[in-house]
Amino acid sequence: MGIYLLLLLGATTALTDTTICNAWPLCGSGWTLPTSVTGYLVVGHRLAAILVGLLGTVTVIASWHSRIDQRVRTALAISGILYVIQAGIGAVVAMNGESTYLSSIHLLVGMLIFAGVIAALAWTLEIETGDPSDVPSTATSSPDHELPSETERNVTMPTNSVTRAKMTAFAYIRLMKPRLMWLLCLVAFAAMALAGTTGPGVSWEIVLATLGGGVLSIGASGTFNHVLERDVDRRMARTSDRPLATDLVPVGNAIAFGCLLTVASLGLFAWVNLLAAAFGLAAIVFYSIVYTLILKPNTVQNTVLGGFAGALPAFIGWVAVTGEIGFGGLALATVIFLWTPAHFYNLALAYKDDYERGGFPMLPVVRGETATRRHILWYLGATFLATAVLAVVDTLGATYVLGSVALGAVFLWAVIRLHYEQTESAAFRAFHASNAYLGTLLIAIIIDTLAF
Ligand code: HEM
Ligand SMILES: CC(C)=CCC/C(C)=C/CC/C(C)=C/COP(=O)(O)OP(=O)(O)O
Repeated sequence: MGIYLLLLLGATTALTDTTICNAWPLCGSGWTLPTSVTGYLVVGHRLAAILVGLLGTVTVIASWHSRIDQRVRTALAISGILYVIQAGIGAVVAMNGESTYLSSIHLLVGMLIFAGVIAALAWTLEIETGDPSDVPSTATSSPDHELPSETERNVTMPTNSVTRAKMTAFAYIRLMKPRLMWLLCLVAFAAMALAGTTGPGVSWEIVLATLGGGVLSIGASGTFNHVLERDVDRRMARTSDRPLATDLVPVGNAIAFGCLLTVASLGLFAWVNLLAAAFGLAAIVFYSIVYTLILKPNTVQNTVLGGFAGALPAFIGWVAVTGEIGFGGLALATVIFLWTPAHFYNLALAYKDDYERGGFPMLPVVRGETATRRHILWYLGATFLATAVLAVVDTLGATYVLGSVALGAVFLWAVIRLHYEQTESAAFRAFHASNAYLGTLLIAIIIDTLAF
């Protein structure tokens, strides 16, 4: 976490304004306190570099005196050597002022140091908690699993017409997968906020139309997902009470509802601009058809590739404001893409048996739980790196750094606990931590770009 903090502090300040505190160890003549928030971030970076350097030295020395695995020792030693080089580059940048070239090298070397430490952590955790007998099952479907008969699964409709109308309305709302909406809308909103700083700003009409289009398009693709998976949903405990699995909503009505939502969402996006509508259509087609029909039932990489669907709201938000793709939109989309496996593999662990019953080749089913926990940690590390690259965007500062590090620590802690506990509740905790981390990061982006 110390190195993650350094990466974020360095990227938010070094690449933007190194003239702000151009002396050592403090500012001005060398002993003057900073006069701005950015100045404090620069000085905080130097202080953190010293503390993390000391901690790192202790860690490297301890690793050489313990009976730890050779790979772990080597990874830590490489990170340690790079850290010394990194301190030299940092000192040159601090003394000589801004150099985009040196600052970029500084960020790159910082990312390599971080990768080395994450590798050491992942290997240590696997040695300590991995189960060599965790051999995945070979069957990816249970064709002989008894499906409930039509009479068994039918929901009894209440006779009272108001209660019946309420039940039907809730069923249609459920088809829209409302639980996914807040975070996906935050992604689009954060992308719009970032994009607003690059051009003429954002109007509230554009924001509302884009978020409205987003809610409706998630609803549309969620509805199509329910339609296409209604049979398999009946086999899984988690999904067997869904409105189409229980025949509460007729298939034809659900298809019509999905089409209506699609037209309404594309209409709103098209009002914003045609590129936003094109990305909106791509998101609906990708989630409903490419992910649900092709990737999810056929490949273990379904989650990784499915991340493209989640990344599209970042593009939609960005193009809604600028009309073209830009660095901020791409960087945010990369964060979401890499975060997605670290988010979903926790649920895949918790619902492993259910997914196996449904016949889905999810990672824990195909490669085992030990491999899945390893992938969660690797993707978490990759997400942290992507957020450091995003941090070079001018407007991101103190809120982004503090929010990412605080909730990043919670997420990492939950993932480490998951390695040791290996229970369903540990998997849910890590899943919720993933949402809290991304949600905080996105709110921090919005605060930093709109309030400062
Ligand atoms: C391959 C990609 C993804 C898969 C397979 C996946 C899977 C899931 C599943 C199965 C659930 C539980 C849903 C339920 O029970 O209704 C869930 C919940 C959720 N997902 Fe994902 N997800 C993915 C990507 C994303 C993305 C990109 C976001 C947002 C950026 C997201 C945000 C959420 C949220 C907010 C919840 C609800 C959490 C709660 O209710 O506490 N997911 N996800
Ligand atoms: C703008 C727009 C349309 C964006 C779409 C992006 C989107 C809805 C991302 C969520 C990704 C996803 C596959 C979630 C549910 O998984 P699942 O369907 O496998 O879950 P399930 O097992 O509960 O059906």
